[in-house]
Amino acid sequence: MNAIGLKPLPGIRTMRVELGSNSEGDHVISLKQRGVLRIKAMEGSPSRMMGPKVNGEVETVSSNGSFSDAKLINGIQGTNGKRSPLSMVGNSTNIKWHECSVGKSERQNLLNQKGCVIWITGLSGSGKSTVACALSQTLYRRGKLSYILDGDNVRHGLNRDLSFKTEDRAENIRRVGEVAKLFADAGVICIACLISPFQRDREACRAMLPKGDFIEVFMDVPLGVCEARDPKGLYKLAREGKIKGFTGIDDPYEPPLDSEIVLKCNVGDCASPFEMAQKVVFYLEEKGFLHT
Ligand SMILES: Nc1ncnc2c1ncn2[C@@H]1O[C@H](COP(=O)(O)OS(=O)(=O)O)[C@@H](OP(=O)(O)O)[C@H]1O
Ligand SMILES: Nc1ncnc2c1ncn2[C@@H]1O[C@H](COP(=O)(O)OP(=O)(O)O)[C@@H](O)[C@H]1O
Repeated sequence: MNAIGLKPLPGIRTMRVELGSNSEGDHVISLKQRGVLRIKAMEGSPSRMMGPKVNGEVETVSSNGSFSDAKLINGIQGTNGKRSPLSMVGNSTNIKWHECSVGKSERQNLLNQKGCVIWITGLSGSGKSTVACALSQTLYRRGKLSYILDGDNVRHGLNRDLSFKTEDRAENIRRVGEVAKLFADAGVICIACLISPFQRDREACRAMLPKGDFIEVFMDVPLGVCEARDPKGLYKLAREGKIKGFTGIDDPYEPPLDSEIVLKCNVGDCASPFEMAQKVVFYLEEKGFLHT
């Protein structure tokens, strides 16, 4: 453990410092104020702390002598004594990420669970909403907080401007993916159930989350079974040509090839929604999502 003799920063007990340009996720340093600042977790790091400048700003210097950015995540930001840079993201210019000391792990500790996204994909009528609801009920009974983002429901509000054209489906899924990511960051088990017919759109959502936190559930139900159920009468309308571009009829569905969980259902051989939900719960238990 390295120690550096520095002026204490008034009113700050614990700080986390992230290295910028030459850091990766595991180069996060914790600093504690005990009269001096101590570097708690820098072993093996290519960088070392040089000391704070005014107002709690810090400089970092890498072992080869070059400076890198540093950011204090307790409301004080510093970049080698200069202001940290503004970003351009999409069409937004001059924006800056703002961190808060109450983070994902604090929220997860509060809830005694780990945030994640359970992404249920499948044809219309395959049972996505029913399983999502059974899962949410099962988790609720176990004292676990979940929230369902149902494609149909989200299209009543956030995504009411979107149609079923390929590019609108992609935008629908992207937005739900982003919202699901926020729920997971809040520590919630977010259950997103959308047809999400295209592999690339689902993969884009997977890529938004930390590895392992996106759990794809494929409702592997033949079109014939879905069409026989036809709870909303939409397949009938699609067959009559009254709905154009209906998934499975005249619009494609790309089945996932490597889902974490497959819930299979055939004619006369279908587990109950609660049995299906239980399979997901087992997965969550096994992967440690139901505790912190
Ligand atoms: N053209 C077309 N194709 C597919 N589905 C259609 C269409 N038009 C309306 N619906 C109804 O919309 C629900 C699917 O919305 P999603 O947001 O999940 O679709 S997608 O992921 O953007 O493809 C879907 O609900 P579910 O049956 O719950 O899947 C349908 O009821
Ligand atoms: N495991 C199941 N076994 C039998 N019927 C089911 C099962 N899951 C759902 N259903 C029925 O299938 C129909 C479609 O389910 P739904 O959840 O609305 O599908 P989706 O959300 O994929 O469109 C509903 O009538 C529902 O009661």
